[in-house]
Formats: sequence, C-alpha cells, structure tokens
Amino acid sequence: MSLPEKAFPVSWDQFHRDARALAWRIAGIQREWRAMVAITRGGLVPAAIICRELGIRLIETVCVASYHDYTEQGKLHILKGIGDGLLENGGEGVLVVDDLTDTGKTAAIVREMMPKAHFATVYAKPLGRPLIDTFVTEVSQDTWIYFPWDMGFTYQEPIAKSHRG
Ligand SMILES: O=P(O)(O)OC[C@H]1O[C@H](OP(=O)(O)OP(=O)(O)O)[C@H](O)[C@@H]1O
Ligand code: HPA
Ligand SMILES: [Mg+2]
Repeated sequence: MSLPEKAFPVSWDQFHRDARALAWRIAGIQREWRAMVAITRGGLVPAAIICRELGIRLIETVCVASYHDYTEQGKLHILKGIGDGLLENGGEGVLVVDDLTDTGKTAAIVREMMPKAHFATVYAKPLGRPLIDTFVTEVSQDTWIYFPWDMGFTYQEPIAKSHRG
C-alpha cells in the first residue's frame, strides 16, 4: 500500500460548506436539470446537499466501486447502471455528482454512459480535472483526502513529541 505524501482532512462542517459552494457554482449555470445522478457511495453525501439547494427531486444512482484496498485502485466495477430514461440524448440536462475525482477513471466510465451530462465534484485532483465540468477545490495528486464519514476522533501526539528524534 502506497500512502500519498500529503493529507487533506475534511470535517463535516467544511464538507457541507464546500458542497454548498459547489451548489452555488452549479446554480450560476442557470439551467433546469432533468435529474441528478449520484456516483455511489461517496457522491451520495454531496448529492443530498446539492439536490436540496437546487430543488432537484429526481435522484438516480450509478454504483461504481474501484478502491478496494484503501488507496490502491483496482478494476472498476459497475454494480448498477443508470435508468434508460436518463441515458436518452446522451444524458443532456442530467447533473452527475461525486465527492471527488482523482485519476478520473470513475468519471470517465460514467461519461461514456452520458457524454452530454454535466459532471460536478467537490474536490478534484489534476489527472481527473479535465473530466469534470464544475468543482470547488483542487488538491495535488500526491494528496489523500480524508472524508468525515471515514474518520473518527483519535488522540494526537503533541507536535513537539512527534518531532523528537
Ligand atoms: O477518479 P478516480 O481515481 O476514479 O477516483 C475517484 C472515485 O474514488 C472514490 O470512490 P470509490 O471507488 O473508492 O468508492 P466509494 O465512493 O464507494 O468510496 C471516490 O468517491 C470517487 O468516486
Ligand atoms: N480520498 C478518498 N477517497 C479517494 C481518494 C482520496 O483522495 N482518491 C480516490 N478515492
Ligand atoms: Mg466513489
């Protein structure tokens, strides 16, 4: 297992603010959305926040799994696809939401299903960025984002102690 060099921990509060900031950006596009597609599981959290802000009530999921071993990405598996109605016209007018794009492989596989859909993620790393239409914060490729639903409270060593030789 190779751990990325830098850590970017995100609290619930920060995630809520960043997902709202994404909703503001999408609202600026000023168009009606036919439906939202959340890329599970991570996309379910921003999807809940963004559909509330934008008044979208038709929510679909596409179930993709790839990171089987923490930071190591395995083969992508589509466990559940998107309903036929939304695939019409290349997914035009559909808003696709995920928590982040890293290598861009997850976004690419969903884009193949709906090339005309609008892709939005809260965070984006450089490799995935070209696949995404709207995002809020870019983090470097050697950073791992720690989401609040994956974390708990643990004791932290004082900085002086952990720096002692
Ligand atoms: O751009 P990529 O390199 O494809 O990585 C990004 C994807 O990886 C994570 O999902 P994961 O497959 O770990 O599943 P999860 O959402 O169920 O945690 C994350 O939620 C994105 O969907
Ligand atoms: N954090 C959490 N999950 C992820 C990441 C990340 O940086 N990259 C791909 N899945
Ligand atoms: Mg995911």
